[in-house]
Amino acid sequence: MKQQQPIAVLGGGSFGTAIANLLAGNGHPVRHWMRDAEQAETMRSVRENPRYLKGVKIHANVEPVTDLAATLADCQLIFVALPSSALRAVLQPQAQALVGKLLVSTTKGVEPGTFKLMSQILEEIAPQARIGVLSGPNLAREVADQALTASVVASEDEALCRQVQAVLHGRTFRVYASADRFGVELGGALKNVYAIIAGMAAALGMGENTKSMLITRALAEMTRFAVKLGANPMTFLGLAGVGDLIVTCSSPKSRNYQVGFALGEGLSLEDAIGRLGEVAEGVNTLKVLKARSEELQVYMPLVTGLHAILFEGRTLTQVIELLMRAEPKTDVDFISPSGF
Ligand SMILES: NC(=O)C1=CN([C@@H]2O[C@H](COP(=O)(O)OP(=O)(O)OC[C@H]3O[C@@H](n4cnc5c(N)ncnc54)[C@H](OP(=O)(O)O)[C@@H]3O)[C@@H](O)[C@H]2O)C=CC1
Ligand SMILES: O=C(CO)COP(=O)(O)O
Repeated sequence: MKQQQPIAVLGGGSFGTAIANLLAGNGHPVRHWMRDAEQAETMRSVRENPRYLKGVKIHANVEPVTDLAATLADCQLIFVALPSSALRAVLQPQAQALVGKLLVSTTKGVEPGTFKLMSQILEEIAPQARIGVLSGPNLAREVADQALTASVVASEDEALCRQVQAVLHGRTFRVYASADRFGVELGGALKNVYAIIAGMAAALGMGENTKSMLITRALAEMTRFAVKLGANPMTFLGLAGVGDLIVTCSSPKSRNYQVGFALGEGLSLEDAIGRLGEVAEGVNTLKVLKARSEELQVYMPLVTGLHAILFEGRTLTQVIELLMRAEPKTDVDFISPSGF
């Protein structure tokens, strides 16, 4: 019998582990690459990722590995679950090995300086690869615990979408397809910023009206920004837009929410990140988003307010006061050309 080709997952964190387990549970051999040999050894012997996903059993089909070149050589389909700060540095030296591969980014971040999304970096590094993204309301812990979940694979390459659906879609994990890679990926990156704000609001004991206002105005703001960049606003009504915004802004399992909660409790940004010990992409995204929204002259009061608290020494009380005094503009942009 012909041996099945393995699928690669890059990144030994919580999401990489969750995706590797899903693929393995669907019957695929998985090479799960991580940089830390000690971690790989622990995962091989204990069948658990105690640092990032304690208590979740690693499927027998998952092989934790540390040789990146061999992993890329052996696999045609490659899921990238690295933090945005590491993706380029890890994959640029491997550019030759990526020719003709199917690369699917699950990373939700933006590159400082270039404002590139991760799949755009992959495209730049490997112009002869086929590129897609996976995004949606997908808290790693819940995916790993087999909570019923839906996600979106997005690519201009329909055959890639079908292939990703075929390997990932399963009993507990639904995979929808979209041709709007840019919109799907942008939604996943932007919502992290608003999850920080939602975490702060929760720590301050704010009510349900406030939480709803925050999520809805966040959606208005991120859609306005996306449209300025040429994205289709309708994509933001899907799983990777409003879906991911809802889960990340309502769940204490979100790391971005946790950072916001810690800030709301009075911790400094440094201490909030230190206490988390995992990636919270929203902090870096906030910096680049604030600069880009100013360049593009897009009105983003929540982004401006959070930036003022985190990086300009404003207090939460001052910013809330300013936000509540600002002129209320239209409820939903894009309904008519006048916006009203
Ligand atoms: N967790 C979630 O619920 C979801 C996360 N995502 C996205 O997935 C991406 C990864 O997040 P997640 O898995 O949660 O992160 P974690 O914080 O759980 O883990 C980060 C992982 O990245 C590794 N890493 C960091 N720097 C490097 C590097 N330079 N080279 C190689 N590996 C490196 C870490 O390795 P080490 O331990 O050796 O430092 C660790 O394995 C993020 O963009 C996130 O937004 C998307 C959907 C859901
Ligand atoms: O993207 C996520 C859920 O869809 C995970 O969010 P956090 O990175 O905030 O944990």
